[in-house]
Amino acid sequence: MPASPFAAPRPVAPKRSAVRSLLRLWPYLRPVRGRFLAAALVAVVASCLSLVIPLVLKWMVDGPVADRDPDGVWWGAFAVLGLGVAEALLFGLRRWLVARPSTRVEAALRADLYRRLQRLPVAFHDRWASGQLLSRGTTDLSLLRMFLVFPLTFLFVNGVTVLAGFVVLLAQDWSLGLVLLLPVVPLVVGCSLFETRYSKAARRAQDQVGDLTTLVEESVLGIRVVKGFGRHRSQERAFRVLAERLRGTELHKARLLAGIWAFITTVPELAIGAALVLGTVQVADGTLSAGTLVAFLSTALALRWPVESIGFLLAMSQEAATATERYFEVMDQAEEVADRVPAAAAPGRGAPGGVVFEDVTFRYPDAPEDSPPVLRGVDLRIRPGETLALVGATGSGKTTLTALVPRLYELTSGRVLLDGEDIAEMPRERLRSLVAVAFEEPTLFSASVRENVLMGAGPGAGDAELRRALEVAQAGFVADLPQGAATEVGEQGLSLSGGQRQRLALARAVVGRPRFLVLDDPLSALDVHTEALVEAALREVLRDTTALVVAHRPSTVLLADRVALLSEGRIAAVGTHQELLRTSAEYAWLMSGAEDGKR
Ligand SMILES: Nc1ncnc2c1ncn2[C@@H]1O[C@H](COP(=O)(O)OP(=O)(O)OP(=O)(O)O)[C@@H](O)[C@H]1O
Repeated sequence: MPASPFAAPRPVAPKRSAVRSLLRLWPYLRPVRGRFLAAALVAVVASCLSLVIPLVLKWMVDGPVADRDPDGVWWGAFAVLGLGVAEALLFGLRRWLVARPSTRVEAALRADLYRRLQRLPVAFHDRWASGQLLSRGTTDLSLLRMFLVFPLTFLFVNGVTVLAGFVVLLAQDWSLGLVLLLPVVPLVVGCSLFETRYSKAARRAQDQVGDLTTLVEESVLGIRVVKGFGRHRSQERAFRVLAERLRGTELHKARLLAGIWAFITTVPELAIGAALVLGTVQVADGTLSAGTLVAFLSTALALRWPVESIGFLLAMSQEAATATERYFEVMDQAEEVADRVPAAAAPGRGAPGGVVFEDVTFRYPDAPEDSPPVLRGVDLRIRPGETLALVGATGSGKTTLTALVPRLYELTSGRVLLDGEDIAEMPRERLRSLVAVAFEEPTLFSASVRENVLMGAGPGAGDAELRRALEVAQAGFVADLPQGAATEVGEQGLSLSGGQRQRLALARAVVGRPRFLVLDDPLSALDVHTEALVEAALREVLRDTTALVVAHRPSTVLLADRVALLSEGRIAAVGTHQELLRTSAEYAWLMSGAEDGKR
């Protein structure tokens, strides 16, 4: 189970600059770079057109207006209108150009994240809170798309526009131009201070969204427990605490943004004011034409938006950089250990068949270094075609041992052999086609009964296999469902009882007639009569397969040919049920407890 959101581990990423973080998106941008470049060029042209308007104004003021020529004024007005329309159309074209590639990049990032999540080891999922993963796949990727649509283009476009604007300003009057250049130094310093502080706040906010998502998800999934124990108030309180914390961070971000916005707006305004006073004095002295002053000030005003927008473009870029960091924290996690190339000698030649655990030691990857291993020196053999029941006190390591067979976790040391082949040297796909599992907690997906069950079979399986599997699991209730086996079940579908879900999970495990079957207490939710019926049918299946069955009660143990007693991570005894009852006090105690406690 993932840790609670309050204890969710915060992966510590090496601190990169925003640019370096964002550069990691390049492999995704490469295929669509042409479109983004075209969009940026279109936007540069559109933005620079706005700088031509002041020059037309200058021509109008110094020409037709001074000469009192109405025709000339009309031509000027038409030119300004034409430039405005062209600018608007070009910005529209830019938006159209980036729509497809930005959604394509987002979709590719999301698909890769999902693929990676499927391939990451179970140990990773044990460690990470699901809300943190969900928020990376949703909120963070939306932030990245927004970045591709706006800041990516406009930081470049506005930069070029400001540069071009300053060339125009300096060309018109270099002394006034220099006055407007004065704020550059404080602006650069202010922006860099803002970036550092905003990046920390952005990271905090995005992590807090993840925590909040985890809490909501756990409350929804665990709604019965929440209601059953009357915990809705404490859950609400926990939610309010997290929501308030997030709100605080968002307010902090808003304050930072407001500060930089005010700074970025005020400083250039002061410079424009100073230039206006200086320019007016020059016009009065006759050293500057009125048209030049009008053009100068219109250009300066046209540059206001490209400069002012830098604040929020930087903020969005910072959020995108944080989202990229969070995205790659998951993508950088090592996938399951690669399948080893088998040793030159044919694996397992001469080795005994069935399932063999050879000196298996296992410690969970996230367990503290000095903690004792969960399994220690386990030596166990299940003969071909045999069913072995695994019995042990709670927490003795039964589920852990069963999880090692389909390689849900990698062994710390030792070997597990299936019909003589080391599972570490088997391609996982083949291993998992040989081994079928049913866990105590039966998970059904949002799909029909048929799809849920046939998930456990090969591609050619059909109705005959489905019928047989449902029969083995005594899942006759399926026929009474509204659409029979086509009825949707799982989270989005019809609610089934615990026992019904367990029987469908069992049907899924047996439908593919696996060579090896691993069942973790598969009948725990069934009533005594249904259990007896399932066991009778299951015996037929077990005859043709090698099986490891975790058992808590004698009735399940009786399905097995032999029993292994697991005690504190070690195999303490192996024998038939009767033998162990006679020779092992612990076993006798466990079985009597099971009898008393469960029946
Ligand atoms: N993902 C995990 N990370 C770290 N430790 C774990 C993890 N899962 C289980 N453990 C620890 O491993 C030990 C054995 O757990 P396991 O679930 O295998 O016991 P079990 O015998 O199946 O118990 P039960 O009969 O209650 O199902 C326990 O001490 C448990 O706390």
